[in-house]
Amino acid sequence: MVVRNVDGVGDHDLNCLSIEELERHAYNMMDKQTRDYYNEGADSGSTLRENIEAYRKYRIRPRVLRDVSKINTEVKLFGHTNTAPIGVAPTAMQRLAHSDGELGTARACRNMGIAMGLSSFATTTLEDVAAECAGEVPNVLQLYLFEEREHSKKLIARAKKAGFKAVFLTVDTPFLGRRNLEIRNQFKLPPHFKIANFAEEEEPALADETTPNAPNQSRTRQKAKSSSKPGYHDGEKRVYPTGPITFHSHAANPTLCWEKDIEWLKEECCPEMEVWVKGIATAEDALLAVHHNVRGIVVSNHGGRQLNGALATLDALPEVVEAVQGKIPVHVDGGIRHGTDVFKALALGADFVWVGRPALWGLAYKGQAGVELMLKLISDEFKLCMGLAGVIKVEDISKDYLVKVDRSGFVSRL
Ligand SMILES: Cc1cc2nc3c(=O)[nH]c(=O)nc-3n(C[C@H](O)[C@H](O)[C@H](O)COP(=O)(O)O)c2cc1C
Ligand SMILES: CC(C)CC(=O)C(=O)O
Repeated sequence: MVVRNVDGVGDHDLNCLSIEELERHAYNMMDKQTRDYYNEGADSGSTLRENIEAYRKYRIRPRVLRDVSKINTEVKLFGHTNTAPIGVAPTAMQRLAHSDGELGTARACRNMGIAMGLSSFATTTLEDVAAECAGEVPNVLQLYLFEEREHSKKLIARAKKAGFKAVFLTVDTPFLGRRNLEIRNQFKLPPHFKIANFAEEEEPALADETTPNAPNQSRTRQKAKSSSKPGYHDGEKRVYPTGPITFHSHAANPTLCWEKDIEWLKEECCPEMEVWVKGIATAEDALLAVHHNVRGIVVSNHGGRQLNGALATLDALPEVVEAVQGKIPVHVDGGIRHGTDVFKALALGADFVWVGRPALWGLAYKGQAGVELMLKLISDEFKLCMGLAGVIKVEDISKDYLVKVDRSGFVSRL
């Protein structure tokens, strides 16, 4: 049921008034394999949980008696006006959640004026997604840079042609993290879906596995072949498969490094698309990113799906911001579930945030309409938070509006 709100914030879906409720609805809409794949983190999942809990360590210091009748949540991103400093993070295989898949997410982003990141491992082609947004919102292509550069080269050329504004090179995934539910479920993309951006590259299947994370299974199924093929790294041994494009067969690339790959990528993308790195978590790497002239950083631990035990992204953010000194934009993702989380991340120095799983839950709940609902919930909460904290412009959000509360309840200014 949708009712018109009286507080001026907008319409409400009375069944779903928060991202928490959205998560609960989505839980019941997804089959077990999809739910486990989307929701789990690596190993014990402690980094996934800490990404969320990190936001609870901060409290907001509201200022009052300021005229907050006109609040502007807009920010510029890649030359576009984004209605809030929030984007939808790239997440793979969205058609598992709902038949609307990535097109539903794209339409929702377009309708809401919100940037969208498209995964290399999408179940919809980048051309179809770009056409849906028709240049109205900036689209970012997330890139797994294949060891076999021809695959990546083609993809980058297509992204340029389709009008993507930037590529986010994911740098936290030289190997895939250990996701135990995925392994136990023997996760497979059902045969009626395709990893669409690479569908034409596929060779006749020797193996039908499309699992992103089933190392034991892959080992037994994949056959060694010519060394000119991309492969996955299995300890000391490289395995070169044929068959459908999978993360294991074509994307895991433990050879990636700053000198060789970032320079190459900048040349390939230049000048049409900006090259950013996604998955930075330390000041040292942030400085290297600046040194190599990448255009921006996303502080990310892949939603706790890669290195479990890594620092929560909100806790890693301050050292990255400090190192970068405003030379390039710093974005953050991981664990953002409330408008107040967006406010806190910005107060700690982020320029922009990306949300991952909530978009998947929105898709599972109601397809495109569910993603719109998610974006509306979080954007409305953010706007309300700004107003109640006494801020009317995004650029005025600063650490003056936060305090940190430690485990014993001790409150400190930042
Ligand atoms: C199901 C799923 C698939 C993902 N696929 C990708 C991907 O293909 N490429 C990538 O760089 N990050 C991927 N991510 C990570 C997200 O881009 C983002 O970093 C993360 O979801 C943010 O955390 P959150 O889910 O807590 O918001 C994926 C995350 C999830 C949950
Ligand atoms: C195809 C996968 C490797 C996508 C991904 O990054 C993830 O599942 O976290």
